[in-house]
Amino acid sequence: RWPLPPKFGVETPRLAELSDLFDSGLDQWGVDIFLVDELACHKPLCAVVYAIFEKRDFFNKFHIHPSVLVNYFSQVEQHYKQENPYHNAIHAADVTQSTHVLLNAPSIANVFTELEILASIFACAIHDVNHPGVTNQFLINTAMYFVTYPNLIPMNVESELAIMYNDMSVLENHHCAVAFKLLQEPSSNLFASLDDIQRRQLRKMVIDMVLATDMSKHMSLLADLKTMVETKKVSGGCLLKLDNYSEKMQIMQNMVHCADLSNPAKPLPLSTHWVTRVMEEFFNQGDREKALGLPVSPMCCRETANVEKSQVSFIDFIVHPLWEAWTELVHPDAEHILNTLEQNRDHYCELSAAKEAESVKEVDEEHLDEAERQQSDSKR
Ligand SMILES: COc1ccccc1COc1cc(C2=NN(C3CCCCCC3)C(=O)C2(C)C)ccc1OC
Ligand SMILES: [Zn+2]
Repeated sequence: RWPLPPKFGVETPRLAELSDLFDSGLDQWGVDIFLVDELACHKPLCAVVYAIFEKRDFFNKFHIHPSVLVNYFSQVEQHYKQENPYHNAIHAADVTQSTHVLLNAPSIANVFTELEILASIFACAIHDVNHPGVTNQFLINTAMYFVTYPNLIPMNVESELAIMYNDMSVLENHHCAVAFKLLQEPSSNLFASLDDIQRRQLRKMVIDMVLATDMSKHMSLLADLKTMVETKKVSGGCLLKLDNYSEKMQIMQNMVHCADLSNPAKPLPLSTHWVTRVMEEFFNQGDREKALGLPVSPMCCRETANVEKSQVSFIDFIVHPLWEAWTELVHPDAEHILNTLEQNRDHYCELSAAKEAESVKEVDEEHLDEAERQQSDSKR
């Protein structure tokens, strides 16, 4: 009934290069998602989702017309703020493609139903939609701000978000609500051909996965994953006979969370590019906190932040423990990812030590100059 949309849903003069990049890289860990962004004329999310749906034959399996997919994900892509250095559509495309690769691990083949795979890919694509480029903590801190300073016009509609969601997973609730709101457009009804049960199941799975990307849930999510890995080891290691929804959802939540925290586990040039972007976004937040007279979050201060140290602690305390557990769960399919993470960690550590040595050298030189000045003074 509808005309076919352009391939991958994007009008680009570089379609052949984009197509080749997907042929060789869509299933690869470490595809250059920034090149995808360039070749897809800055619609990386549409392009990646279209390519994955085609590769997984979702258009036929779920009777989705390509133009409905393009209508919906063009809307979603437009609702990602491209002025965000980090939380933009490239990040969404990155997490979606990363999860697509994780789902291909042989050790979890046949664990998930097609509907669960569809829900996981969809959840990644929309997981940060309309992100305002500030943390939950910032939104919570500013929620009461305009109560105390009523004459200060609310600089941003975002402060309404914490009011709306009562400080509970504010961003993550917002991402879900925006994504499902956009589904109500008649031309974007992606799941029209699913039956009622499937639509309800998909909605619940997507909400459960997106709400689990809230970093404040990280420790409990990881603890549950470790417990599951332990029991799996006990049950003779045969893969994941997941007999109930909650166990299966735990795996899906951790898989999406791993993809969301996969920047340090990607080839170094990609990893350092993401670090530059996330620092920029945190520093922008620090600038706004300073302007509002709010306490500046430690890693958001341009003057004092130590990029390499932040990265090493982020890896040591958050990213490595998570990927260690995931690697054990899907052993041996993620070994190369964990190795890349450990190599990158050592790289940032060396950078940090070199920076430390450099600053110590500068201090010594200053002391030396001072001593020489005093010496020459005392001679006169
Ligand atoms: C605490 O680490 C950092 C501090 C300042 C600059 C960089 C880092 C490390 O590098 C990254 C960090 C994140 C994130 N960190 N966090 C939170 C922030 C709040 C405090 C502690 C919990 C972690 C996030 O929610 C996301 C996932 C956006 C994402 C990509 C990163 O590198 C590519
Ligand atoms: Zn994210």
